[in-house]
Amino acid sequence: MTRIWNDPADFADEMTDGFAAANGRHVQRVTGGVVRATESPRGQVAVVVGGGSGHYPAFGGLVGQGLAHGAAMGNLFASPSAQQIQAVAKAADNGGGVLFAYGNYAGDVLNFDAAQEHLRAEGVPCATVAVTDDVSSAALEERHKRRGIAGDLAVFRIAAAAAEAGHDLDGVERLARLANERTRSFGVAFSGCTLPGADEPLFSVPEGRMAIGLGIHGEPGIGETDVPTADGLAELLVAKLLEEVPDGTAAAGARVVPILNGLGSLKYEELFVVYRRVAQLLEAAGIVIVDPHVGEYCTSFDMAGTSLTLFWLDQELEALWETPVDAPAYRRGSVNPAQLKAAKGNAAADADAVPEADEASREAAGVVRAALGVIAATIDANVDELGRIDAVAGDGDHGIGMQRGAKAALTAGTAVDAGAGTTLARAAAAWADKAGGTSGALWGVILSSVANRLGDNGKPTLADLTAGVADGAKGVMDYGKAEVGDKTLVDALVPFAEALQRNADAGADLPTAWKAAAEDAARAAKATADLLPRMGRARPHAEKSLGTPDPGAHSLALIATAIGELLEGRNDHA
Ligand SMILES: Nc1ncnc2c1ncn2[C@@H]1O[C@H](COP(=O)(O)OP(=O)(O)O)[C@@H](O)[C@H]1O
Ligand SMILES: O=C(COP(=O)(O)O)[C@@H](O)CO
Repeated sequence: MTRIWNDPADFADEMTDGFAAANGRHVQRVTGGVVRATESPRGQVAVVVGGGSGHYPAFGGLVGQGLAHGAAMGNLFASPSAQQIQAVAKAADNGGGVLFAYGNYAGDVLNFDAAQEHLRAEGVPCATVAVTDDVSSAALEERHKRRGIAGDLAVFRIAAAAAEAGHDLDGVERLARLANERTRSFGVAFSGCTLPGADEPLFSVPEGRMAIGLGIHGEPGIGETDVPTADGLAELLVAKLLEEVPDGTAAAGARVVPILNGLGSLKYEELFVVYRRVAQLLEAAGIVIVDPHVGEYCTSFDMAGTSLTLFWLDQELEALWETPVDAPAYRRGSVNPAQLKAAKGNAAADADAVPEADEASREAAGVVRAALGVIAATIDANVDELGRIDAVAGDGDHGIGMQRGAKAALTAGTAVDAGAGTTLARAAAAWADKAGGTSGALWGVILSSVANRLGDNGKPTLADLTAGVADGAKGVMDYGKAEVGDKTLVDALVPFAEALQRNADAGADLPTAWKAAAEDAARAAKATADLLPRMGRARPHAEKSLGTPDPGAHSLALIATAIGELLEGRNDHA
């Protein structure tokens, strides 16, 4: 288990600070993560990788000459926010555009896409390749839904080598996509991982048993079997991957990079024993092994597990693979050392000026702040329960993610002296930035939609709130693409928005309309227990989640209920 930390909420930031301090020759700390400490040629495409923390050396350890130009580093097991990604991309940009590469997780997709849109609007050309190497996370016909695990390394390396070779953004994207098409991984685990501050691992495997088809967040596997011998494990991994040789490739005669990845606490010695048999099996299949990798490339804290990746080379990919790399946690060959950049970082932008607001709106800002206080207190009181239900089929971080977001929103809302709209807009931006992950991005959308309707003039009306919540529901669905019935927070948000509208139309006052809508949201959230998840982290473990409500729907209902109590004058959290 993880034993050393200060405040668990600060773990990822403090880890990033320490990592940068220890690797000043390779990386420079910037807002949102790290970038190369060395100069890159003007016009070179910048490869920006990223994801949640807890996977070292992914992602910061893979920044350096020959590999990524920058890494956006989110909280533990939670995607970096769009703000973090934008900040890192701007610091990494060499004027040749930005290629984003990351594992295909819901939160990452939402946040990287949002960052990409903003950057494009600012005139920075961007492209994205989401890595989908894990064969256990979706069927071949749905490859685009698979998640990225240790195969990240193959895609990141090819993208970076293509950038270093002078390819333009289209060329780098094409090659990164090709590398992804030709990379497959499969993993197993013997025990789960424990997040800093947590009492228990995210999942456990009974003594003598092994979970099959693991991700990199301690998500439950897709099956379980008795722990095999090292040779038996090698046979399982190789057999699974040889079932899916990429199109147009015959196993016999193919040139392949095998990556046997340790997930955190499997010993190198154990990995070597397994690799001995992996190599025999690949050779027996007629495969030519090129540059085998055995070690830790993408971990999951202290999870005792391993994955095997096969990267099926072609001539073009092999030439790129052979180029040198010098990153903190990954070195191949010898690079020509580039000049160190002047240490400049990317200081946070000055806060925007606060727009004018009239007295009525300033007074309403007091209610907004009280609501933010109630939200933070409600999440604090339920943080463990939210984590517990998220761990049933997800990664167990919903409580801590919501807690980070709610706390940051309260701090930002309290720090600004403004009208109701600006107060809530600042809180929304802080929530999305500090929480990261899927729910952070979506709560940023909900709160900023309401903020837009509140404005900074006049006392907000029930009609403003109703319209804001409806905009929020539409925004979440446009952004996250989930619909009612997919077992997400949309299942509570849409009934809530509809009921609020209905109650307002029927002439109810705000506290009455809100309270009744919150009751509908709570019923709808509870009913998600009967649904199978079709979006997000829980999707590959759909059956496991039956009987447990969706964590995002549950937290939304808790918040709606608590605000209802505040509006009725019954909630003293504020
Ligand atoms: N595409 C989506 N649209 C709306 N809500 C989603 C979507 N994907 C996931 N969610 C919600 O996000 C919740 C998980 O939030 P969070 O813990 O932040 O996720 P993660 O750790 O996967 O980033 C889920 O319970 C679900 O309600
Ligand atoms: O941990 C990760 C974030 O995934 P979410 O979708 O936010 O849960 C991912 O970046 C892999 O690191």
